[in-house]
Amino acid sequence: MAPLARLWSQAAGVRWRLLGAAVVGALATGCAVGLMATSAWLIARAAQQPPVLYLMVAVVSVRTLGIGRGVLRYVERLISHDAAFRVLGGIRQRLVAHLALIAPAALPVWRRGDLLARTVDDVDDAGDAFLRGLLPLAGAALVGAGTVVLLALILPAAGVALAVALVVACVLVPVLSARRSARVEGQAVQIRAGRTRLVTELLDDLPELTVSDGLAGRLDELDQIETDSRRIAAGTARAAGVAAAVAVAAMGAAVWVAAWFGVPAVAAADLNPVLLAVIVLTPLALTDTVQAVGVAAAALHRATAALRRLFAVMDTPPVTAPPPVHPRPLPEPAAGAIIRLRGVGARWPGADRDALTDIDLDLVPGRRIVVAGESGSGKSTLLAVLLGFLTPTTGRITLDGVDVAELDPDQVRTRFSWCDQSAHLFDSTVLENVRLARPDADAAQVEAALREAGAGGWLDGLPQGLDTPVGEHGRAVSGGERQRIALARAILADRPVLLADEPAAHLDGATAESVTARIMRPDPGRCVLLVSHRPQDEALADQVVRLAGGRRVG
Ligand SMILES: Nc1ncnc2c1ncn2[C@@H]1O[C@H](COP(=O)(O)OP(=O)(O)OP(=O)(O)O)[C@@H](O)[C@H]1O
Repeated sequence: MAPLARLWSQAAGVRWRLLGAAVVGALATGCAVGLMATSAWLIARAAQQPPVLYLMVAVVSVRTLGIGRGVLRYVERLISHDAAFRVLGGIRQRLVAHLALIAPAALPVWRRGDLLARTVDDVDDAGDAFLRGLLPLAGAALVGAGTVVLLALILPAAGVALAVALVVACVLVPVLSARRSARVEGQAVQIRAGRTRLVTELLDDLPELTVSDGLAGRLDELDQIETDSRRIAAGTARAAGVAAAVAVAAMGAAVWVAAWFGVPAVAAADLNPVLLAVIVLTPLALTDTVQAVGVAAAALHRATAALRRLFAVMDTPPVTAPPPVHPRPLPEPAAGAIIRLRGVGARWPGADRDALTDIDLDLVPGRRIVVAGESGSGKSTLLAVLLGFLTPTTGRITLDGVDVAELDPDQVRTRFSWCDQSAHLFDSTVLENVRLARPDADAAQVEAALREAGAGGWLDGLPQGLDTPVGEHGRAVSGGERQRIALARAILADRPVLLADEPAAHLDGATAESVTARIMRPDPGRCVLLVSHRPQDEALADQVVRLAGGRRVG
């Protein structure tokens, strides 16, 4: 489906608002035209010095139309922005929800800055399709047609002249420049996305780029983007200038033609001289409206380019099956969760072979399992499958006897806590970073979890204690402290199954030992599955699962 048609289909809930905004916008523009026509009549009639009472209706009309123009424009802005922001909110929500579905496999395809540009700038541009595109076009069409009819009723030649001028400025020029405008606006969207991507990467990787002497190259790249951006902006401004000039020239021509036919008509007593002022001056009131049509065409081209980029993300198939429409309730056994994998196979999208094949595994309360295997043997894929980030291609996973395919994946995930080798820390305090695992936990519970994770000494040395900021991406904490925060999260979450993916990978010997020992501490109510490259961890396990090439070999 064409991007704009698809946008319209997504605006189902606000179509009446948009139509209302179009009508109110047209009335506001109509007031401007009516104001010009009435003023022209008033000035011309007043020049004939009639009794003042003859002018009173026109005087009141001028006032009413003047006030009405402002009030109606304000109402139109309110309705149209409300409708557009509702549509944009919905698109952003669907976009982020879809990103969450495709994140485990597809996110590396798009750079972070590019996704930022899509989620922020492209969505805004999509909204301009309504605010600067379709609504001004609808207003111009309605008021233009109305004004042509008005002038044609007074003097047919003036109506025809205005109709021709409107077709030239509002149809012919945009159609002739459509191809170029689409190309330029598409380039503008790409350049802006490139700039956001580069600046995000620059800010993220500044220390590495500075040390590796890569900064100058990136700055040159940014410079080139700015040059391209200026070139595009100049081209867009030129096109807008030409469109504005054509609008003024077309309306000016309509004025001259009206005068050309109107003056002889007055001389021949076929036309009231007061109405001559009306047909000559009224087209001028349409100049702004006609100029807005040029801007609207460009806005629609830009919105189309932005929508293509948005739909490219939203059309990427997720790596997980859609959740069941009517999920079964989660079983609540008193003894803890029992998860069984039978013949499970999984393949990442785009891969030419399975990352897991025919895996049988039981996660039962109290069992501590170490998953070992060489790099690329499928250990992290096994965790991704368990967490519902990748749907198995074969086999079956059950949770307390129920196939997980029949359960809500978000509910299934409430059975797991997760301790990753590079846990993400948010730019907030230690307290909030740990509390992420259980938002209703109080400070005392967070502190207890941190102490249990072995971070008590570190915490005591922090002047601000739990309220210490960890910095962006946790830059203000060391690798060991980061892992202890991750472990504290898992402890605080207190879920029946703890999944840990090489939690000791970046730690020194002593810290690695203590973090791993806490994870593998016997607990009859909890199952632990630890992915590890460290042979000594196998001694702490009840069961060692060995993977090679995605298969169990032990
Ligand atoms: N997100 C992904 N998209 C596509 N392929 C992936 C993805 N993650 C892993 N793979 C592929 O799946 C296979 C198994 O990778 P996995 O990360 O599970 O191995 P691993 O045993 O955890 O390795 P390591 O010990 O190095 O972490 C590899 O061939 C890898 O390239």
